[in-house]
Amino acid sequence: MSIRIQKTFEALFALEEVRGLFRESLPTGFDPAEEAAFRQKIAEVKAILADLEAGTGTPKVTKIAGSIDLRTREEEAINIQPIQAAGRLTTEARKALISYGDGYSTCDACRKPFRLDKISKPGIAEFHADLAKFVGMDHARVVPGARRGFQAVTGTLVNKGDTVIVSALAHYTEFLAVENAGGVVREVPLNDKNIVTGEATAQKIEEVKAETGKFPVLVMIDHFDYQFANEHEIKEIGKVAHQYDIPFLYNGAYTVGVMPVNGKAIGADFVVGSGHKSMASVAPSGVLAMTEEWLPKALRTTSMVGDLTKRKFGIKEVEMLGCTLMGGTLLSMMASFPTVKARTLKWEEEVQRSNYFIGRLLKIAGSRVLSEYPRKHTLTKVDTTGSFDTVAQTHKRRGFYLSDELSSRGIVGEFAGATRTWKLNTYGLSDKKVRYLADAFCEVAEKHGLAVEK
Ligand SMILES: Cc1ncc(COP(=O)(O)O)c(C=O)c1O
Repeated sequence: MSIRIQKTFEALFALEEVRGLFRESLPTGFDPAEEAAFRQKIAEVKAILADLEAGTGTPKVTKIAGSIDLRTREEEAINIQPIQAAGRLTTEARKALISYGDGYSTCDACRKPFRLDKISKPGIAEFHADLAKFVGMDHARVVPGARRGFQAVTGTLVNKGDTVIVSALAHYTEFLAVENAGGVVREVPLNDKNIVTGEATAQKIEEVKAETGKFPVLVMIDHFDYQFANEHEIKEIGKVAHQYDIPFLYNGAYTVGVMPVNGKAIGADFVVGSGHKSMASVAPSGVLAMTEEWLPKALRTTSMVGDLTKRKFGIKEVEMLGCTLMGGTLLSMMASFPTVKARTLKWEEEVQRSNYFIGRLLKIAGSRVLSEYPRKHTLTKVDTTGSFDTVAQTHKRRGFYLSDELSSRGIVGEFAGATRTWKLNTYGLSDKKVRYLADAFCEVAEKHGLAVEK
């Protein structure tokens, strides 16, 4: 690599580190030690740029970086957007993206047997093995989003007219995966606490058998759902599925990458996770993992032979359509993986911060939490009809006054204009930022005449 290109990359990487430090600091401000690190990084970037610009005919890095439409939302603000929180890239992933952003870059060193999960440079094969271990399963494949994991499983197990059990809070992509395979969904109803239980799942299975004469072919349930982020009885459901000898798909879109997940201990046949939702990875990315038993079926290799040419593609896996994530998406997953693995061990702290924030929000008279409480997750659905919405009723900006107030305090990501029921996520915020967030909500409440219990 020429010195110039190498320097350009160095500068871009250093800039990413600066952005990373920036993300940590705003809007609550730097601690002195952080500030020193920040200034040092800036000096490094400047030195590299000066070096580059001193060279003849060197493209200015500032110009290259400047031509990218930088999205500053998460650099400059606390972002409480409900579904982006754990998908935000690490600095390492951002650097990987710069390096591997071009097309098939993962495939530079693809050698026989010509399949993504066999590539050893960069260490994609090893990453697959690590991923399987990470979720307590035997085999893993990367997929373009959790939805493609569902699709691979339904493509394997569901025939026309077959029934699949999902929850009454299932994500739409689960419905589509079943429909795509020609099946039909049957939803397990929620109990009075908005929880899917093992017992209700067993009842639904019996109901399907009584009505159709056939047992469902798959039970697919979310550990935490996307509407309330309530925790469902995943172990009991896994047990029930096995009692009926029905394979169980554990949807970990909101768990894999943020909390420890052990698929086998849960009794899952398949574990699905979402890279862009919970693994600090570029979209679309995700993981499908399975037990040894399912390998020959779900990851069956092609037997197709060209009728004219007699061509065969032997090792390519049908449900994966051969290979899946072939560039920056995969490398971003890999680059974030060490951080992701480590952060799952700190899940309890995340939950504590979530509870701290919701506890403070509930001190604003008229506010309610619609998710189970105390929280077991950082994503929460709240109801502020009795608090912030009472102000919106007469405010000239209606519900947007709350967004205005929040954004002026460096907080973004709430559903703009919504003051009744809405969702937020505190994942990844430091103690300091969560305190700042809670103070900001209380301050806005008091400013608009709402009572706040001290
Ligand atoms: C519970 C749940 N499952 C699955 C998905 C789909 O995930 P992906 O976007 O990775 O396909 C989502 C997306 O929002 C979700 O909330």
